[in-house]
Amino acid sequence: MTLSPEQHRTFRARDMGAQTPSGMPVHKYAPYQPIGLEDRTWPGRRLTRAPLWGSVDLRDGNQALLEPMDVARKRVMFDLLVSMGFKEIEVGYPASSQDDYDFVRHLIETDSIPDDVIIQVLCSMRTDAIDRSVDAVRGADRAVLQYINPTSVAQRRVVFHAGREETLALALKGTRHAVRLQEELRETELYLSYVPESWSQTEPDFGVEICNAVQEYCAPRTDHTLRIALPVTVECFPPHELADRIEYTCRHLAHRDRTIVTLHPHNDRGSAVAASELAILAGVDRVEGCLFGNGERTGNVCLPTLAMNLFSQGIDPMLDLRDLDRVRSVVEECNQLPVHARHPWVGEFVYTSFAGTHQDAIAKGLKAREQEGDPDAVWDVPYLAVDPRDIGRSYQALIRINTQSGKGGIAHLLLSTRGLTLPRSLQIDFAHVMQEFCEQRGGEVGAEELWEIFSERYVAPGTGHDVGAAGALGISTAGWTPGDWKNPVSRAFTAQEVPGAVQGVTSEPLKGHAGYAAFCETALDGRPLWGVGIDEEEAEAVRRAALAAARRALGEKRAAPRAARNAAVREPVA
Ligand SMILES: CC(=O)SCCNC(=O)CCNC(=O)[C@H](O)C(C)(C)COP(=O)(O)OP(=O)(O)OC[C@H]1O[C@@H](n2cnc3c(N)ncnc32)[C@H](O)[C@@H]1OP(=O)(O)O
Ligand SMILES: CC(C)C(=O)C(=O)O
Repeated sequence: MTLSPEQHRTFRARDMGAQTPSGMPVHKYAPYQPIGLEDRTWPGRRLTRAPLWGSVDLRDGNQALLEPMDVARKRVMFDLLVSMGFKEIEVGYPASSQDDYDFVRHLIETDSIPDDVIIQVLCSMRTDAIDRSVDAVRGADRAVLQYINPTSVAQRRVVFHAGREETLALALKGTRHAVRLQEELRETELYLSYVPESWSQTEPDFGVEICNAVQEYCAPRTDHTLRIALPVTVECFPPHELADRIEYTCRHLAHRDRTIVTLHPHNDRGSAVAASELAILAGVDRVEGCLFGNGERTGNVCLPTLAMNLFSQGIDPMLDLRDLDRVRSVVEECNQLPVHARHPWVGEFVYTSFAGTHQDAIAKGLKAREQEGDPDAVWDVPYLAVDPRDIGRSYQALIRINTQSGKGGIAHLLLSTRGLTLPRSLQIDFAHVMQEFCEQRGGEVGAEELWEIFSERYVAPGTGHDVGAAGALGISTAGWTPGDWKNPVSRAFTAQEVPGAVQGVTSEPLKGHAGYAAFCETALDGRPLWGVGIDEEEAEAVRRAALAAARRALGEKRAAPRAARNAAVREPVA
């Protein structure tokens, strides 16, 4: 079915049952009901500091793996999280498996939890599960018990066959049990964190009611800061709706001032990062997530992405991200899952450009920055949201060459890998060569291959061509003075009857390498021909450039009649 633009404007797919233009069964889905918070204040706020971070890699991330981590892999992940600066780490679900229980015991018994790190465990709202979990953390200095019961309309209906009242009663029963254990536990400071699981699909007023019932019970019984975690167990509305619901909930929490409110966002709609940022504006203090977004289904929110977003705005991310590639490789090893090449901030390609105009702008941006000479100046390089060096990348991989590339990128690569500053018309000449090469061969040309092609064409062209028995064309540098090379080189060309006229010779020190590069431009039948010479001595580099240019000119001249003959042979007979 095709709709006119006018019909499209007024079209309501849901009225049409299964007969939609796309064929998609939209009638099976209902839009979310907005909470409609008219006096919202979060849009006027700005992010100014990092929230508290809670890693759930060893629990939510782990429970989503094909093969959950054993104690050894968990330990590697734990050490990584500590080294990055996480201060709150959920280390497992001790009631779920012996491995999870053993890992918590391992950390405690080997005294492996730094003083400034709090471990957290998760359990369901069952007294046996709470017992086992508290047993697991016995002996740690401090621990958070995150205990949960689902509150969504669907789970109340199909899993628990319970109304609001019974659901609230279950939460209170578990809370009473947890508080009793908290009071009894002498050697460990136990913080309780209540979670209305599937909060994102719970009526907002019931979410508030159940959290407040739990808090009213806990508040008089402890001096500790209270904790509530609000999970977007399934992301089913856009970020601004989440922000409204967070602001509404925070406004109505009975003990907001002494409560750490955590957001635990999943990424079903692909907007967990945006949702978390708006939720922070709307009032959450702490965000739980995983490294590179591992976790159930489409994953938990990616904490390094949130942290890098802050960093790129000049806000301390409160996580050490200076070697993000190392973090990525440890995570890939532990999770046995690859991180996508385009994953924000850390993917293999996120600081790499193949496209000519981008490469050109990046190269110019880096050059301008270098010329300005202030490494601490505010970062403003086109197409690069941060300085790749800040997360441990070099500038070398910024530019890679294929059919989409242009002269600026190619020149940058030769400059950054070989120290060569190509004259503009040589850049143009070589870009044509590379374009043709990439179109014929396909794929990417790496820095090494680029150099080989460049070198074969300009530095040592046609070494098979005999350019004078005296070798080296008889071009001698004796008596030359810098800046006065063009004429002697021209004379040598004429003397040796090398075709073409010398247009110019320049030379420059190599950048970041010892020695000089010289560029000799000749013109043959109106076409520019280049030779490049490289040597520790400037004069010798010039001599080589002239020699290379002469070889190219001779080679071209000799190839021309052959090419003409070949073309004539191919000419169709009339
Ligand atoms: C959104 C989240 O990520 S929540 C965390 C989810 N994580 C996991 O499930 C991994 C760990 N889980 C496990 O190892 C196991 O599921 C266990 C050990 C916890 C429980 O296993 P089992 O007793 O075999 O039950 P099962 O896995 O089928 O769980 C469903 C049962 O738990 C009940 N249940 C589910 N969630 C909760 C909860 N938060 N509190 C109390 N009961 C719950 C269900 O109603 C169902 O009860 P039923 O047996 O009366 O039908
Ligand atoms: C139990 C909570 C924290 C959770 O993992 C979720 O709801 O996704």
